Amino acid sequence: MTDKSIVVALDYDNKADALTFIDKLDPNMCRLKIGKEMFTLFDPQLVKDIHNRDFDLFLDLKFHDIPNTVAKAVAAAAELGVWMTNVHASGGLTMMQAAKKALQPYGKDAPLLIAVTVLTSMSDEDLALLGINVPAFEHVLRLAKLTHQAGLDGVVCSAQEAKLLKSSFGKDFTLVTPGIRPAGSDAGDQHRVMTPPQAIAAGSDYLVIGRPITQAADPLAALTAIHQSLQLS
Ligand SMILES: O=C(O)c1cc(=O)[nH]c(=O)n1[C@@H]1O[C@H](COP(=O)(O)O)[C@@H](O)[C@H]1O
Repeated sequence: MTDKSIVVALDYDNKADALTFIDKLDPNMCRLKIGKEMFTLFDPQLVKDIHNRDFDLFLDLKFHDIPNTVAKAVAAAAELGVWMTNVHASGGLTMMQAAKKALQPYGKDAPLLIAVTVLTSMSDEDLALLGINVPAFEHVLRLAKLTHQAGLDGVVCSAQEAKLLKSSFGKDFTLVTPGIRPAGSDAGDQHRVMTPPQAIAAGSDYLVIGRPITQAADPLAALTAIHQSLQLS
């Protein structure tokens, strides 16, 4: 685990508020993530604003489309110089292979490419409504196997599946886990949750944490408390 195993999910609808918060952070304390809301509102200029502040950025746009479209979208993310980007594993093997191939020209400067398995907001019951009649961890394992076969760097999963995936695919298969909730905090729409120390103990490489930090009365204090719970500071 490094100091930068925490990835703060910046789901702000106001750019000035987001930048005010970022300016209180040290790039050695955490990495940052922007997703569909902020990218749609503030376009690639926001990526530049964050890079100018020296943070590693996870561009979380969860691409899911035909292989040609996803390949071009992933290459566009590489052009922005982001640290990590993602696709949905349920887009299938061919789509993931096309995405991986699109990053070859970028060599060691390519972003880490990971695939979302089963969203952490989903329960076994939600999967059953989609006709997937297995426990979430089984479907996660199935999608992670496909991701591994496609040669991607790892997956987004819940920390509840981290131990199983590390033992199945080895330590170099990167596990990015949202659905992180410090003890006593509100789960909100997340279903498959774990606390930060539990997630690290289970084998998560990166903990994606949004509202428990950004919606706290003092976001910097909330981040510092999480660091302390992991004995990082
Ligand atoms: O790919 C993601 O980052 C992601 C995948 C997933 O399965 N679950 C999930 O919550 N996320 C993202 O992780 C962040 C979690 O935020 P909080 O629930 O506020 O901590 C959000 O920005 C989600 O879009």
